[in-house]
Amino acid sequence: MSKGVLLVNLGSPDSPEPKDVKKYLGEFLMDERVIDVPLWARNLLVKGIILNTRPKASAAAYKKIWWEEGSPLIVISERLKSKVQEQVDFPVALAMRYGSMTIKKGLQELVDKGVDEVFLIPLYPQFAMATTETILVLAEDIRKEHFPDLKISDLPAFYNDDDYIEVLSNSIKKNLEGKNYDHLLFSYHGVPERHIRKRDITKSHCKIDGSCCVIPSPAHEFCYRHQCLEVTRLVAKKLSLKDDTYSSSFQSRLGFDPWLLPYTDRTIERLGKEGLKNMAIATPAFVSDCLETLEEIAMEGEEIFHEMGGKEFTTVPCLNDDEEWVALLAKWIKKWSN
Ligand SMILES: C=CC1=C(C)c2cc3[nH]c(cc4nc(cc5[nH]c(cc1n2)c(C)c5CCC(=O)O)C(CCC(=O)O)=C4C)c(C)c3C=C
Ligand SMILES: [Fe+2]
Ligand SMILES: [Fe+2]
Repeated sequence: MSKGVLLVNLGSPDSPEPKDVKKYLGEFLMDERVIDVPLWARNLLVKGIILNTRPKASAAAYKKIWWEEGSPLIVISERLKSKVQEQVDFPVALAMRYGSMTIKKGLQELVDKGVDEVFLIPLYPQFAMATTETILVLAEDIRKEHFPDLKISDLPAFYNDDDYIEVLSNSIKKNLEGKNYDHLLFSYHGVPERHIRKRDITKSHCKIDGSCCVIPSPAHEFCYRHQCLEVTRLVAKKLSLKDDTYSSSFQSRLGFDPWLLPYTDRTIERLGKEGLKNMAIATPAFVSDCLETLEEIAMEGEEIFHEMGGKEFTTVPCLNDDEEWVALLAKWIKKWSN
């Protein structure tokens, strides 16, 4: 068997122009695991409302963070891929769940190099049906249709892996050295509460208010909320953070459904109102900096904090192409290949 690796991230529009953003959002939001309502309702909501209102504002936000080389998320993922490739002997390819760098092209690239056994790595520490699950389902559909002889195995969510927690903690520590902050906020991408209930394999564990997330349960294998809160708990333990100096929140909500609480923007506002002067913020649901970290957190979040009287607002970069993170991915790949 000839082995290869496929790293898969979310994706970005081809450019920060409204027409490309519209195309990208259309594909993204029509995914039944992202907006999980019946097709007629998704068509109405996405094609009838969101795609007529959001692309202009989203494009303006993308323009603020776009790099000369392209979308930060794509450029960073490409750097990561190149560095991982330097550390392993078999081909490494990169694909995105949405946009032009499709999973089909990524698999084709590996197959063209003679690969018949793929290790697929969704670049998300926590499981969510809107991220990991949609990648795995699509990859399997593509495999069946186009590459029936290909064997694909995948890396499960690694949110509580000791090495991952160590790499993440080291990165947070390194990036906060010499910075002035009295509170560290761990902000995770939000999901509608309904997504969590839907993936409760016990059908009875999830209480949504969070009380369930600290009670051991098989449901946690697919509970995004539990997995986020675990990352916070484990990093806080590793960094010996005192109880009242850190918290977790959820960002980037869309639409009118209830999403996971507490919301990041309201949390920043509250912390500022309560008199906090200096805060730091880490975003461990993302392994690469992107629109949601560079614009929503580093720009909008900082603005909210300053409006509330806050002073220093320090954002911790995502793991991106950090050497320890690259080495850890290479370690997992080597373990799989043996
Ligand atoms: C119902 C909508 C959405 C769900 C559910 C959702 C889950 C989810 N998303 C990420 C990671 C990223 N999302 C990003 C952008 C983004 N996300 C949504 C909507 C949902 N996400 C939208 C509409 C957008 C586009 C931007 C906008 O218009 O505001 C990105 C950034 C992409 C980039 O190009 O930089 C990431 C990354 C996770 C991890 C997640 C669930 C756990
Ligand atoms: Fe998102
Ligand atoms: Fe829970």
